[in-house]
Amino acid sequence: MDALFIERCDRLLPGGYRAFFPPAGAPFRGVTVNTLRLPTEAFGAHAPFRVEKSPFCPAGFYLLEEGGAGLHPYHHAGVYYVQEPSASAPAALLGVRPGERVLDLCAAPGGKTAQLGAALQGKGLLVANEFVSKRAAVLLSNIERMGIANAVVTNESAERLAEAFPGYFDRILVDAPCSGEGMFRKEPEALRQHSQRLIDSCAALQRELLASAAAALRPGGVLVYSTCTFSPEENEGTVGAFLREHLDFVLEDTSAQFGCPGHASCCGEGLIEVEKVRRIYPVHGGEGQFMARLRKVGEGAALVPGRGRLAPEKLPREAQRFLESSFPELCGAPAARHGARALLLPWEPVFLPKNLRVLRAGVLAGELVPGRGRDARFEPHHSLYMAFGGKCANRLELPVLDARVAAWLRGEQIAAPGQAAGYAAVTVDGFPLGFGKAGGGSLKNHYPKGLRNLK
Ligand SMILES: C[S@@+](CC[C@H](N)C(=O)[O-])C[C@H]1O[C@@H](n2cnc3c(N)ncnc32)[C@H](O)[C@@H]1O
Repeated sequence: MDALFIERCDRLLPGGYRAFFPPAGAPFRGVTVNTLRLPTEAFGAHAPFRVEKSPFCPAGFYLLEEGGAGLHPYHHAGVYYVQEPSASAPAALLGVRPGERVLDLCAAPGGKTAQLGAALQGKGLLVANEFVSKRAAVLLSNIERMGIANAVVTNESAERLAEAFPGYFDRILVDAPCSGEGMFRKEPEALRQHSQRLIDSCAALQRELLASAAAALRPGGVLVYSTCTFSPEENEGTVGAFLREHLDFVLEDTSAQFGCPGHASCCGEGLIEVEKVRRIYPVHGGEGQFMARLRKVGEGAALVPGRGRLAPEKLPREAQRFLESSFPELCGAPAARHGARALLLPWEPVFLPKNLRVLRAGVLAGELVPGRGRDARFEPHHSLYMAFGGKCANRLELPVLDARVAAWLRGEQIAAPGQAAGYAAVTVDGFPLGFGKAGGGSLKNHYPKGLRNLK
C-alpha cells in the first residue's frame, strides 16, 4: 500500500489505517437493480445468484458469489448494473423524482446514470455527459442496455454544457474524476498512479467542474458531489472551496444511516460542517466513497434555453408503417429524423443548443436503408427493442433456463417454431434481449456483435 496514503490515514482516522481497512476479505462487489425493469423486492426474491441488501441505496445488493453476474442473461437484459456497493450511494442521495430535469455531468461508464434513469421512471429528462469520447460510447451502450428512453447522451466539457444550459437542471450529479483511492483494493493501477501531484490536479479540476455544475442548476435545485477517493483535498477541501466561492449554495445534511461524517480540520479549506457530508470506508462495507449534498438557494422555475429546441417531426412512411405494425403504442410518441435515422424523443422537450457533441437524443428506432429498385426499407435498431421490447407485437418469450437464451447471446440463429414472420423482440423471463428476424421456424440473430457472450 502507498506510504503517503497510509501515513495520512493513520493521522486522520481514529484507530489509524488498520481500523478502517480491515485486512481480511476480498473487495466488496455488488449489483444495483434497474427498477425500470422490475421492483427491487422482486429481484431480491428471484435473484439468479446469492445476494444480500446493501445499506447504501434501496436498489443495492452485495454479490455473495464469485463471478458470473456480468455474463448472466439478466445482465444483458439490463435487469441490474454490476456496481461496487458504496458507489450506489451518491445517485440515491440526489433524490431524483419522475418528471425532473437531471444532469449526470461525469457519467461514464454509467452505473449512476442507470440509477438516475430508473428514478425518473421514463418521465422528465436525463442528460448524461462524458468528457472522454471512448468512454461516452460505453456510456451510450449501457444506457441502451438499461432501456432508458428519456436520455440525451453528450460528449462535452462541463464548461460548454453549463453555457448551453444555464439554470436549466433541477438536479445535478458531479461524480468527479479523482485520485481513486477507493479503487486501491481492486485495481493495482490506481495504486501505481497515485501521488500528491495527482491529488492536487484532481482537486483543481473538481473545483472547475463544480463551478460549471453550479451555473447549470436552477435556484432551489440540488447538486450532489461525490468521489471514490479518501483524500481530504478532493473531498471536504473541494466542497469547502466551492462554498467559499458560491455564496448562493448551502450544504445540506445527507441524513445517511451508513458510513461516517467527514474529517474536520483536515486541510486548509475544510471549514465545512463535516457532520453533514458522508464518507464510506471498507470498515463500513464498501470500497470507498465521499458525498456531499448542496442546494442552490432561492426558488425558481428552470430556465429554458432560448434556442435549439429539437422540434418533433413526422417520420418517413416506412418508419411509421413499421411502428404501426410492431409497436402500435409508440405511434403517437414525439419523433425526429437525423439523416436516415429515426429517433423517438423523450416526452420532455429537448434543447440542444450551441453545436453540442450529442451521441444520442432519446431512442434510436432504426434507419432507412436503400432497398432493391427505388424503395427504401426501414431497419429497426437494437436500442428500440431494449427500451420497448416488452411492447412489441411480435415477441419470442424465452424462460432463462431455455438453452436458446445462451445460444442467442452467442449470436446464433435459434429455433422459433410458429413465430410470426418479420422482426421479433426476444425476451428472457419478460426482459428484453434485442431482436431478430423470424421466418421458416427460426429467428435470425441481430444481437449486436460487440455485446455477444463469446466465453
Ligand atoms: C468517477 S468517474 C464517473 C463514474 C460514473 N459516474 C459511474 O457511476 O459509472 C469520472 C468520469 O469523469 C470523466 N472525466 C475525466 N476528465 C473530465 C473532465 N475534464 N471533465 C469532465 N469529466 C471528466 C472520466 O472520464 C470519468 O468517466
